[in-house]
Amino acid sequence: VTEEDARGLLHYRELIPRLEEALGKFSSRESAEVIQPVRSTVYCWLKLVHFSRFLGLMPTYMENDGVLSTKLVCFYNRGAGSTLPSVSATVVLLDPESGNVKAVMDGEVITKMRTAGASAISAKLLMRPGAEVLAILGTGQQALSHYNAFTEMFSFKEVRVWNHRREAAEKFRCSVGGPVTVCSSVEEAVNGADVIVTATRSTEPVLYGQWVKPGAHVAAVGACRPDWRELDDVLMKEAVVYADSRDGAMVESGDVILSGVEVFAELGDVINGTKPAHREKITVFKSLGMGVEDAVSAKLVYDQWKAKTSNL
Ligand SMILES: NC(=O)C1=CN([C@@H]2O[C@H](COP(=O)(O)OP(=O)(O)OC[C@H]3O[C@@H](n4cnc5c(N)ncnc54)[C@H](O)[C@@H]3O)[C@@H](O)[C@H]2O)C=CC1
Ligand SMILES: O=C([O-])C1=[NH+]CCC1
Repeated sequence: VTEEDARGLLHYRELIPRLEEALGKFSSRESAEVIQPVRSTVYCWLKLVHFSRFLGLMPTYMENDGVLSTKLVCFYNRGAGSTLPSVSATVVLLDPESGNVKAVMDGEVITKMRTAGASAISAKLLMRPGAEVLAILGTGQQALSHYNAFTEMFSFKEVRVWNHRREAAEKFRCSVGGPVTVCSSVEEAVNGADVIVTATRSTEPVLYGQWVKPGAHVAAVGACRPDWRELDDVLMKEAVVYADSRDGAMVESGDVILSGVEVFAELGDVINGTKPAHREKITVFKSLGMGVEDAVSAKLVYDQWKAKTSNL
């Protein structure tokens, strides 16, 4: 199933409810609902030098949904000159009865859309009512999918973007459909913002607590290794911290591990009503990405692809 197929078959209005259901099932910790270990990761060293490159393996089994899958995802921090994507991914969908491969599908569209979909769910649950200003830090693939999901789901009065290379932010502004304000600094972009998405390849903090307004919601998408940061300690300590997976965050998130904060709840706990949504406080949703999100997205793509191709 190609990238083009997946792009034509995945839509936020169908995907987001499935993701919400899957996150709730994950946090219920019932084994028939979801078996999904923390991603297994190997760094791809080069001549014994440690570069920011890794391969992640993300197996998932959802007995009640009849889904068995794994994603193979490579994150390569290639630098500004490269035309190749930072994330390349393939999802393998298997038949849970026989163990046979049912489909091998592009995982890049799935990764972009399910990540933005999970962040949109976090905003729906954790941002203050009447949120008006969205700020997006980074202008790559995730920034674009977050722009698309957030502008489709919510009605912000202003969308601001910032990139460490201003020309990339200008390019982003020209490529999207709606109005976008390009900002010269992170501080300018997040000043008074109600919702902030951090989607950079940075390994050092880019967002500082002193700039974030009380009650703002931060969807933190980057910094997916234990020694990488996007958020500073002040922000992490002031915020109520939610994660997609508590176990994942304790193993993979530099922002959580190095700041020493506790994950207050998983997003699924809020969905299940077992933990409260502290909309009145600064909230951080630390997203690492989960196999269960890929599994339900892949099933959605596959079922529609099968229906379409069997009609040919
Ligand atoms: N939470 C999740 O489920 C997922 C997280 N990610 C993470 O999201 C982040 C963004 O991924 P993509 O959009 O695919 O990458 P990308 O390469 O398309 O975009 C990265 C953006 O970060 C900017 N950037 C690079 N170095 C920077 C620095 N030192 N400081 C500030 N900005 C910098 C780039 O100019 C670019 O705008 C990555 O950290 C990736 O690991 C990616 C997929 C899923
Ligand atoms: O969940 C995912 O696919 C990824 N998380 C970080 C890089 C890729």
